[in-house]
Amino acid sequence: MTTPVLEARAVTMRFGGLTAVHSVDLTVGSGEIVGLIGPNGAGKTTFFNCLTGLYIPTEGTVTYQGTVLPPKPHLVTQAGIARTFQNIRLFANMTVLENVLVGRHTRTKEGLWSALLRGPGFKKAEKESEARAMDLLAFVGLDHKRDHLARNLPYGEQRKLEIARALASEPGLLLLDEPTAGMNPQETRATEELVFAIRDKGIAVLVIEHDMRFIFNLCDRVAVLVQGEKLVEGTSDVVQADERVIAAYLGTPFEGEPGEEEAAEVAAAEAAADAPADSTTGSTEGDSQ
Ligand SMILES: Nc1ncnc2c1ncn2[C@@H]1O[C@H](COP(=O)(O)OP(=O)(O)OP(=O)(O)O)[C@@H](O)[C@H]1O
Repeated sequence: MTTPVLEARAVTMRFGGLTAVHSVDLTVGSGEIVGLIGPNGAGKTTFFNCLTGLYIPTEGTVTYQGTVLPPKPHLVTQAGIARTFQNIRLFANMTVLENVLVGRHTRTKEGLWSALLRGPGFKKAEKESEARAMDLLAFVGLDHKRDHLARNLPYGEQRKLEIARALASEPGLLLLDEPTAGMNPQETRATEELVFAIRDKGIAVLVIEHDMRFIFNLCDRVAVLVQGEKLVEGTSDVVQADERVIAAYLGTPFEGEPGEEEAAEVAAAEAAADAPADSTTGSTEGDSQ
């Protein structure tokens, strides 16, 4: 692995009696794309929330570039971690460009309120920020929509805008929570290319996704969470072939019956295909009467 950017050590998150994440270790190296997969309710988003300061882990530490992160979202962003959310969180009534400009507030002196209220300090820094925001919009392919309201963008473009806004904070690590949810295959493919391009900019990526093809095409390494615990971690090939992963997703297969049933169905289909043509015709005629 390359130099670690993010190191989560023995991260545990309990909600009352429920342990949503149990003693999870995960490292993301510079230049890496790491996938986090697992069935519904496995604890993936809770783990992301622990990494980004939304939750204070019950136990464990999260280190970014060698420094333990304070559990406060804005300090985590300032340190260099940006994220997108499973449910898109854009400023719906602001323009595409304004959404990205707000994302830059951690990197400008003027701060969030000045950006929102458009105070004098904001206006001064606006030109420079705008140029940077337009670069990002061009990068995700939305520069032609700069003045559209975020809420009027098609779903796939809203996801792209969220990524552009996250990149505006100039992160060293980007966390993506289900970036292709609700996308068609072409949009998913484009997102794959976008994530590769982000990595090529020198930004490490940690991504949660249910689309296995997307994950296994994209990731250098994949970690599998099941019931809050890390079950397996490895390259795509290793994880795809792991029987515990297959069982976690598909359930343990029943012995005997289903196999026999399938074999009987195949035999019946083969028998029908082999049957003489006139008997098939006869049955069709019979059916139509
Ligand atoms: N704020 C909370 N309070 C109580 N329980 C929570 C809270 N957040 C998550 N949980 C519980 O923790 C467990 C893990 O949920 P989480 O959303 O992290 O799973 P997930 O792997 O991201 O699932 P999905 O793939 O469906 O998004 C679930 O049982 C969930 O109900």
